[in-house]
Formats: sequence, C-alpha cells, structure tokens
Amino acid sequence: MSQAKIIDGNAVAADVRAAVASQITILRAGGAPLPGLAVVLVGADPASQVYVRNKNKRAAEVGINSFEHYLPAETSEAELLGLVERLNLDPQVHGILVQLPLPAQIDAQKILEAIHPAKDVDGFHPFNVGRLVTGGPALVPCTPLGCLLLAKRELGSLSGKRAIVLGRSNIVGKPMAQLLLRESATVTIAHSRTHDLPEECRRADIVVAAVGRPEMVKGDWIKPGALVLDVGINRIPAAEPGKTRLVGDVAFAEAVTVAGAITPVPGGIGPMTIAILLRNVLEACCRLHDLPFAEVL
Ligand SMILES: Nc1nc(=O)c2c([nH]1)NC[C@@H]1CN(c3ccc(C(=O)N[C@@H](CCC(=O)O)C(=O)O)cc3)C=[N+]21
Repeated sequence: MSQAKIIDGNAVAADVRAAVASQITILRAGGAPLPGLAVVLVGADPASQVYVRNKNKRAAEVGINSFEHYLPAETSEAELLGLVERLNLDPQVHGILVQLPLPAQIDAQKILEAIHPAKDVDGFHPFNVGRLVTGGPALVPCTPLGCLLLAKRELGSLSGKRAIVLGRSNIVGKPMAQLLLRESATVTIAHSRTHDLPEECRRADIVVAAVGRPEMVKGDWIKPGALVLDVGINRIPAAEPGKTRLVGDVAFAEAVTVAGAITPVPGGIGPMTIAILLRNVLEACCRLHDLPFAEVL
C-alpha cells in the first residue's frame, strides 16, 4: 500500500501571499495606491462568515485595504445594486466580492453582472467568463485558479494529461475545466447524470472534486499515482455527539493510499482560494492603474 504526498495548501497559500505582499510593497514604494477590496455579505450564511473572517485577516497582512459591507438578510435587489454601483465608482476599491449564496429575493446573476468587470475579483461576470473561454486577459475565479496553481506545481506541464472535473458549477467546475483546457489537458466534465462515474474517474491523471457531497469519491475511483484536488468543504456530524467536522468530496483515508498526491480538507484548496483572491485584487489594481503585474509563483 502506497501513501500519497499530502499537499500543504496552507504552505503554498503562504507563498502566494508573500509574493503578493512583496509586489504590493514595491508598487507602494513607487507611489502606487493601496489596493482595496470590498466584500459584501448579505445575511448570515455560516460558510461565508468563516470565509470573510479569514479573508480580512489575510488582506491586512499583505497590505490590502478591506471594506466590509454587512447587509441584513431582507436587503432588496435594488439596494444591493445601489451599493455595487457605488463600489464600481469608488477609486479606493479595486476588487468587489459579493458573497454567494444571496437571499432568494435577490437575483444573483443580475448582481454579478452589475459588478464592473475590471473589479470582478471573483471572475464571475460574463465578460470575464467569456475572456477565459476565448483566451483573452481575464480575472479568473479564485478556487479553480488555486487548483491550477497546485496542479502545475505538482506536475509541471499539464499538456496531454487526462483531467476530470467532477461538478459543473459556474464558480468551480466550468472555469476549472477551461483552465485545464488552456493548459492543453484532455478534460472531462462529469456531473450527476454521468454514466459510470467511477470508471470515468479511474482514467484521469488529475481529479478535481467539486460536487459538494461528503466523501463521495472513493479510493478505488482513483488511478494509482493520480493527482487529487478536493474542493469540497462539507460539515458533517463528528463521532462526538453534538460536534461537527469538515470533510471534502473525497474519501481521504482511502484515496491517500492510491493517489500520487492529494489535497486535505481543511488545509488544502480553502486557503488557496483566499490567497488567490488577494492575487486577483492586486491584478485588478495593477490593471486599473496601468501598473505592471507579475504572476505569483
Ligand atoms: N462570491 C463568493 N466567492 C467565494 O469564493 C465564496 C463565496 N462567495 N461564498 C462562500 C464560499 C466559501 N468559500 C471558502 C473559501 C475558503 C475557505 C477556507 O479557507 N477554508 C479553510 C478552513 C475552513 C474551516 O476551518 O471552516 C480550509 O479549507 O482549510 C472556506 C470557504 C469561498 N466562497
């Protein structure tokens, strides 16, 4: 029985943040403005609260100014559109992130399309989605870009590799597939209607699991030596009554005996998502001010 390399997402994320921080220091010394990120949270989704807390701390550490907007769950679509419009016009704000999910009375797609594409650090605006697909310069969604960075660090070139993306969401699955395609991987997008998912999975050199189902991907779905990137963050009841624990979309204990390398949950893709968000704020700030941006890592 083998044992995969366990990828330390916290360590790679720290490297990304250090690269972002040093670029900001250099730009600031040259008179550049302080990069600013506005985060809008409507209501009190627990996952989003964790994310916002971590993000605030990390933004401050690298020299990014953050502006928090906590709005009540009853906020109307018109009110939120008004705030987005103000942030679009605010010269201190270079990145705008509206936390998803949004309450039912708000059309999320309408909000995402109201964010100025140059400030769209989530990469969710159709302008950036289109640019990603057609190969132009784009702000790219944080989680998929973090996965890509880890994959390239592990494997070097992805050219000709077989990759499978489990999940077809607009925020992870679809952009992930596009990024892998851009690197010349042979990409399969699998989803709830896919026939014989285990067999599809076993063909892949790279597995990205983003389905939101705790420990769905079993050890015998993994090709020996494959790279496994687990995007899932699922809170499930722990052995101890009343407690919960975090698990991914991959049955880690099984997969770790088959894979070549694997990301854990927590401590894998999650911290990378936040580090890449900071990278995207820096990129947005550089492009808005016509300053040079150097790729991190
Ligand atoms: N517009 C928008 N963009 C997002 O990127 C977005 C969003 N909305 N809504 C909520 C989800 C959730 N999300 C997380 C990112 C990092 C961790 C993270 O850092 N996780 C740590 C710790 C988790 C823990 O201990 O609870 C880890 O995996 O090690 C978690 C969750 C971004 N999201």
